[in-house]
Order: sequence, then C-alpha cells, then structure tokens
Amino acid sequence: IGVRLRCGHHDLDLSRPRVMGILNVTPDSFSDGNRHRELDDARRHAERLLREGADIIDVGGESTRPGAEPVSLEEERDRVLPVVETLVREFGALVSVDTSTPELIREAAAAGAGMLNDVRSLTRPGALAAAAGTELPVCLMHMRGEPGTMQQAPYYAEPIEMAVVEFLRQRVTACAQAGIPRERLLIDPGFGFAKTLEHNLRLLNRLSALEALDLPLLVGMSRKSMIGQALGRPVDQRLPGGLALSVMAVERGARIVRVHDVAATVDAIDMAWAVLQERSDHE
Ligand SMILES: Cn1c(SCC(=O)Nc2ccccc2)nc2c(=O)[nH]c(N)nc21
Repeated sequence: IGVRLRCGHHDLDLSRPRVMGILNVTPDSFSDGNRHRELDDARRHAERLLREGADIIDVGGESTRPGAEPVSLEEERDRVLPVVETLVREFGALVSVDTSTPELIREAAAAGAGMLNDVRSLTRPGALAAAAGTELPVCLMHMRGEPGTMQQAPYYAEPIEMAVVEFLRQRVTACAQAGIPRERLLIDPGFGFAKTLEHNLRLLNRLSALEALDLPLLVGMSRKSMIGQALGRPVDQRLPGGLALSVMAVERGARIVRVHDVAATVDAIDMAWAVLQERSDHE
C-alpha cells in the first residue's frame, strides 16, 4: 500500500515502517526552569534522534503518566513552541506535536509542526475545529477516562480490540463531520492507556482487528509498564523488550512506531521488514 501522508512541507511515505523518536519537553523534577538550557538540551536530543534515523520527532509538553497533574496552556506553550520552531528551522525536521489543547494545535501548526498527535483524539471542546483548520495529519489514539485515574481498574465489558476499534471508528466519523478527511488520519490503540497488562498483550496479538478501519497504524510501547510487568525490568532496562514489541507490531500491521531508542529500533524493524517483504516478492 503506497500510503503517503502530506505533513506540512514533508511527504511521509508509509509504504514501509517509520520510526517516531520521543522528545520529552516536560521538565523533570531536577530542572531549574532554565529555559535556555532546556531548549539546548531539546535541540541536542532531537539532533541525536535524527542522526539515529528518526523519521518524525514527537514533542510533548504534558506528562500523561498516571497521576500526572494537568499543565496550564501557558506552561505547555512555553515548553513546546520554542522546540517546534527550533527543530523545524534548524533541522527541517518532521515534528509531531502531542497536545489536546485547541490553542496549541493552532500555534504548533503555525510554528511548522507537520503532524498532530492527540492522546485524547480531539475530544476537547474546539479541538476538532482547530485540527481541521491546520490541514495537518492527526493521530487518533484510544484511551478511556483521563491519565490521572485511567489505570485504577481498567474494565471493558467487550473484548479490548473491539472497544478500541469502535472508539476509533467514532472518532474517525467525528473528524469527517468536522472536515478532517480520512487521508489525514492515523489511528493508534493507545498501549498502556486505561489498559491492564492482559489488555495490552491481547491488543497486540489482535492488532490486525484495526485493519477494519483501513488507516495507517501508529503504536507506542517503548519503555512502558507492560514491559516492566512482563519482564520485571526497570524503565531504563526495557530496550530488548521494547524491540520485541516493535517488531511484533510491524508484523501485525503497524506503520509507525513511537520509541525512545531510535537507532536500535530502526535496525530491528528494517530487519523485520526485509523478512516480511520476501513474502510479497514471490506471491
Ligand atoms: C504521547 N504518547 C504517549 S506518552 C506515554 C508514555 O510514553 N509513557 C511512558 C514513557 C516512558 C516510560 C513509561 C511510560 N504514549 C503514546 C502512544 O502510545 N501513542 C501515541 N500516539 N502517543 C503517545
């Protein structure tokens, strides 16, 4: 399938799997609020991600860790916009912006962002209209509830893959009604969002159920607790587990994987892709 996504000034060719590198601009508790240093750190981190082969840099200013407190618009704007402007201006990078906030959706697009990545699937008031106005591709992701409470007792009456497909189907319809055509959409099952380990494992095994929506599939499992729960590894020792998950996701149809460790993931999915391509070479 020669799917090409128009991402601002970039054409993203999804005929083979792509890697989205994670650039966190949520200051950790040690940061002293030195904006200049924070921007410099972000610039250096992005440069490394690009050098390692990232096709997209994902920039997020709001922590969606379970229990994280909400961030103000000003704070999110101050963290995200300077980084987007810098990465676009200095590296010509394809920048994806993680935000659910209509104002930031508009401002990030004006700053040169090439893709929108909203873990809340444009459900906030005004978000659909804001996204429609940007002409940018949008990734819609499954989550039930809010990051602060979503992991308390995730329960689904129906099989998890059905809950995910139905939710995303509704969001695709909402986008169509708001003037965001299918050509601009990506979907994502939201691993780790309002899901138990069981839910996450079943969802990966049945990832092909999302083919029913016939849209490019983005997944993010890098360093997440599903790896910690399955392997008993702390967050800084989850690369091998994450590589296994990225390869399995690509085998089951994922076209973009959102990861911290770009170089290793590029080789792992390119190797998997070489094997998968052999199937079609003689079919
Ligand atoms: C912004 N964003 C996030 S943040 C959660 C995260 O990385 N937690 C985490 C990171 C490191 C260690 C443990 C947990 N996850 C996704 C995803 O799976 N898909 C899309 N589209 N966007 C996403």
